[in-house]
Amino acid sequence: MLTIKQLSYRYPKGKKTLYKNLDITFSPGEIYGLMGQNGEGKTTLLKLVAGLIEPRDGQITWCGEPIGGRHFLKDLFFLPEETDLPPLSLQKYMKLLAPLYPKFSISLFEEIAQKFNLETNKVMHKMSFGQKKKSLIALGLATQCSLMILDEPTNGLDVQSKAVLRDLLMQMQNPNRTIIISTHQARDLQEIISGLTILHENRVVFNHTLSFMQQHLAISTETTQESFHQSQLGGIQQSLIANTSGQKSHLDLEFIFLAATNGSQNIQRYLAQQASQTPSIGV
Ligand SMILES: Nc1ncnc2c1ncn2[C@@H]1O[C@H](COP(=O)(O)OP(=O)(O)OP(=O)(O)O)[C@@H](O)[C@H]1O
Repeated sequence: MLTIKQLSYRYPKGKKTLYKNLDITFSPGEIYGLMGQNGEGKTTLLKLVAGLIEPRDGQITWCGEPIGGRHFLKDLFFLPEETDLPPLSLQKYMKLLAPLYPKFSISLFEEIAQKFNLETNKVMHKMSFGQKKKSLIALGLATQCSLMILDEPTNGLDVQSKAVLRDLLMQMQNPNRTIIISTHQARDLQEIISGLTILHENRVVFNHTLSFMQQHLAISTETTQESFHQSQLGGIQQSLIANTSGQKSHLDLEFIFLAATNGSQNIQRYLAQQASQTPSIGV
């Protein structure tokens, strides 16, 4: 369990505090999609969780212990949005990294590299952007860490590679592992995300499991006054409404993101109310 309590952060020369008393919990077994508009602080939050920068106030704990110790670092994989890679072949780099991670699987690394069509003897700093990203994903997933943090992993990947990544992440999901993925392309990850966390105006405005959302929200093509959000989706006017059918609905995460950040508090109030009535299924 990853727990963030009363977190506040301001960059040393930054003008504003990014979060004010932010409280959030990420549970094991889930794949969380972290969404927020540009500059909302997703990358900063992920860096804080990875221990790369220190909070101004608040605590971040992993399995009840403050983050940062050796034990934590051996069980954390962080995929940054952009990175400089060394002038080493992927194979050589893997051999340097593997001993740092007790659960590293060389066979899993080779399997992933093959699925991504990576040439493991290629020097990493000469790779294309997408090849670099896939190399880091292959290394990261092969660590088999319990906490995996991926900042915009689909950015720069071709269509086939996105499908491979979805498949791999689904395979990596297990009851002991927490995966947090920041993304602007929720539709790339729609099928695998099991929890949605939305940052907006320095706060977490949304943190619910997919199953909870499917139970309590639905998309309707009928015009209604009772909707949380309305907009054109695929050329058709659609409304996000309360799900009263008793059946789990099919949802579009980007549509929910728009509803949660459109300035209206309605959807947040409604879901908070539903969660308080059925605490076992809300995050
Ligand atoms: N090193 C830094 N020094 C000062 N301010 C910074 C620094 N890095 C980021 N910021 C500021 O912090 C805020 C949050 O940035 P961050 O990169 O975390 O946002 P983001 O949600 O990941 O954005 P995007 O979706 O555009 O990637 C922005 O206003 C940004 O300008």
